[in-house]
Amino acid sequence: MTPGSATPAVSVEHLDVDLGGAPVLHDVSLEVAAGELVGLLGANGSGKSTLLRAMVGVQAASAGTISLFGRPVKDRRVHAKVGYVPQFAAGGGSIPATARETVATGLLGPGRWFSRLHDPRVDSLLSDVGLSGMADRPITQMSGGQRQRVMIARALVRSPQLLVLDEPFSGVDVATQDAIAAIFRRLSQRGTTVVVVLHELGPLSEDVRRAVVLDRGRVVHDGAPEDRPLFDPGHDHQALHEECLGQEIHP
Ligand SMILES: Nc1ncnc2c1ncn2[C@@H]1O[C@H](COP(=O)(O)OP(=O)(O)OP(=O)(O)O)[C@@H](O)[C@H]1O
Repeated sequence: MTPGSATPAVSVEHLDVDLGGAPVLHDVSLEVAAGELVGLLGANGSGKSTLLRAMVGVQAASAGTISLFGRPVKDRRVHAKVGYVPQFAAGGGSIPATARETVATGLLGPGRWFSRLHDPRVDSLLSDVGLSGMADRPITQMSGGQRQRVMIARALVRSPQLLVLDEPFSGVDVATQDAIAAIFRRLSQRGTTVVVVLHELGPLSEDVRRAVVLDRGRVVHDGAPEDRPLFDPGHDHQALHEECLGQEIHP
């Protein structure tokens, strides 16, 4: 960074992550400016979720550094600025919390949770994600897509400066995808930084102007989405087809 330039929202430098004794991310460097909307793409297993988990501090790095808003990710002071929706957000597992209760936990202050239950932001966000009629339904009685929407509302309720989302549209119907994409768009236009793992740009295709593509734990593209490799350049598609179909492919 040049002196006097704005502090980036996310700064990942030479990040390595090993899992189960094997390298999963290797020498990943990435800077996201405050207010940017970045799509993170790549084949299954390329390391996208691992990178997001490291970015929000739930996955330890084996080497390298991660800073959010100029502070190390381990610094608890940055956590209040971050909203994170993990992949396949299960929304409380078997705990029979209602949608309203789950979203209100995003406003945690110790001991102040109950009083936040009727915070107007909770109802407003449940309405934004199309669940206003389900506020008092236990999330154990919701579909996967409905739970995903609850967890998106939970991540948004504290108005984070950085929103980190792992496949937020997974399991969500198309109409609701558009509604949620509109929320992300609005937040981005107001200066919220958004880093989102996507398989397809889908409802965000007009909004994502920077795509970072991972391939086997390395960044292989960082730029305009239309210039990204169409498929994993090192992937052996013929071998995969042969394995799946038990036959050779002849072009
Ligand atoms: N706990 C773990 N122990 C060992 N290896 C793991 C562990 N978690 C993930 N991996 C491996 O790390 C690699 C990257 O996984 P990751 O979930 O980050 O990929 P991804 O790009 O998010 O994939 P997908 O698109 O399928 O969600 C994969 O090869 C996966 O098998």
